[in-house]
Amino acid sequence: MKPIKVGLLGLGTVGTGVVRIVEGHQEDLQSQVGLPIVIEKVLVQNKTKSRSISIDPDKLTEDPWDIIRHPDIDVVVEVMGGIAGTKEYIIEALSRGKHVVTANKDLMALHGPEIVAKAKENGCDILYEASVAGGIPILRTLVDGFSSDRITKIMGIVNGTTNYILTKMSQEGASYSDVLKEAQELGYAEADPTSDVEGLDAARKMTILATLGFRTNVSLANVSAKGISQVSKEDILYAKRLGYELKLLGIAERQDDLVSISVQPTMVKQTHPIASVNGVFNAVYVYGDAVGETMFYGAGAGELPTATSIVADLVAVVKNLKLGVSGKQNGVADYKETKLKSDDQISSKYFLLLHVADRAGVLARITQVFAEFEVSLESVLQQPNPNNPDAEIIIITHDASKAAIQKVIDTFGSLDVVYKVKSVYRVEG
Ligand SMILES: NC(=O)C1=CN([C@@H]2O[C@H](COP(=O)(O)OP(=O)(O)OC[C@H]3O[C@@H](n4cnc5c(N)ncnc54)[C@H](OP(=O)(O)O)[C@@H]3O)[C@@H](O)[C@H]2O)C=CC1
Ligand SMILES: N[C@@H](CC=O)C(=O)O
Repeated sequence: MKPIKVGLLGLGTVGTGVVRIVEGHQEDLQSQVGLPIVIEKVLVQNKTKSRSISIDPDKLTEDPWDIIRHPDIDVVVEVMGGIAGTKEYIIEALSRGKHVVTANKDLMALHGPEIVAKAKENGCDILYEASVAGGIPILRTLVDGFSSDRITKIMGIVNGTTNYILTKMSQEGASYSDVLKEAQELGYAEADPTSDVEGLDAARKMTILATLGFRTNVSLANVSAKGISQVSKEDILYAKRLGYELKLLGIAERQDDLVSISVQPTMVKQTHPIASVNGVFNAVYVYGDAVGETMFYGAGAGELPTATSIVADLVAVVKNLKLGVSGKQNGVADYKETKLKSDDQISSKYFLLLHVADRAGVLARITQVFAEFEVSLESVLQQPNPNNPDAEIIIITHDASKAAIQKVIDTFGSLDVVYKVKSVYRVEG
């Protein structure tokens, strides 16, 4: 029985988990595919670095071409991250008839269609389940589980690092920078954590989810992204007092042919199940015309959860090989271009926190601005500002268009009684 030979690009958080699962679950894996799965060679930056697992030093290499050009390697698993080098290695591996499994959302969000086309051209599989929501098998679910339905909305917490930070800030009053450091030490954050905290990692994942879910070619530029670096403890406290939690949500919506995709810190009603998704956990809601609402929950980052998805992809590659159906799947490279909704067509409830003058008639002038742009209000709360002689007004609107809310904010800029638009958040639930 000839084993399946795997070349592993990267032995960091995820790569280490892949080795542990392939070795630890070898018997179960063999019982599913009927062949041993062997890690033949492993690419690292530094062979002399101390590792948390023991690995045969002869298997380590610092030269990617030892793997890409290796005549016996059947599958390349890319878990090193980055774009320039990895794209070249993956394209070359596919050109040489090797199947590829990757966790690299940066690469798949930017170059997915080109890479998938290359895989098809060469009759190879390219699978990337681990690139979105770590251990949750959401990509396979969208492609296979919902193949009979028309998905209208995908909403989720898809970044573990930021959910870990917001949870600790909300539950323990911890400081943003301390918790970010913890998330890095736990292996959740990206090599450059700016992409986590500024919403780019989540935007890349939403690009992939919307592409597969809506069966249309979404590009990263189609996703508007805002992260959590400007979220203050005060905002989190206000959210709680009003019965909400602040979460970094990715939201992709489709109406007829038009889509909108965004990532932003969002006030979620505490009664909505997504409000209680805490720590490194992710959750993805999928709404279908026929199925209605569904929810998928699990660890969104970390060594073993992410490696579970990688090894599941490896098993799929081997099953396809045995059935002789590698690289036969349609998708991504065949999808049509996306048509985006305009800001007039994107609608939701909003939360606004304003610092205003504390005198007669101010509330009337402010509510008049909302009326001018036909934004109706759900609740208004005015109170003295504890730190200043001015007052705070907290407003929650009914559904309003993104364009109308922007006009309201712009108008406040020229209103002498509004000192500052302190915070604006989308509201869900
Ligand atoms: N961490 C997580 O929870 C998740 C990560 N991902 C994705 O998985 C990928 C890997 O992430 P993660 O394991 O956290 O990353 P790490 O930084 O922990 O590991 C990267 C590994 O790749 C090696 N490497 C990096 N650059 C090079 C290079 N130029 N040449 C040779 N080897 C290189 C490093 O070598 P050395 O060990 O010698 O430094 C290291 O072993 C990324 O694309 C990430 O976005 C996806 C889902 C979850
Ligand atoms: N940095 C990412 C890792 C998984 O994709 C996250 O925190 O979610």
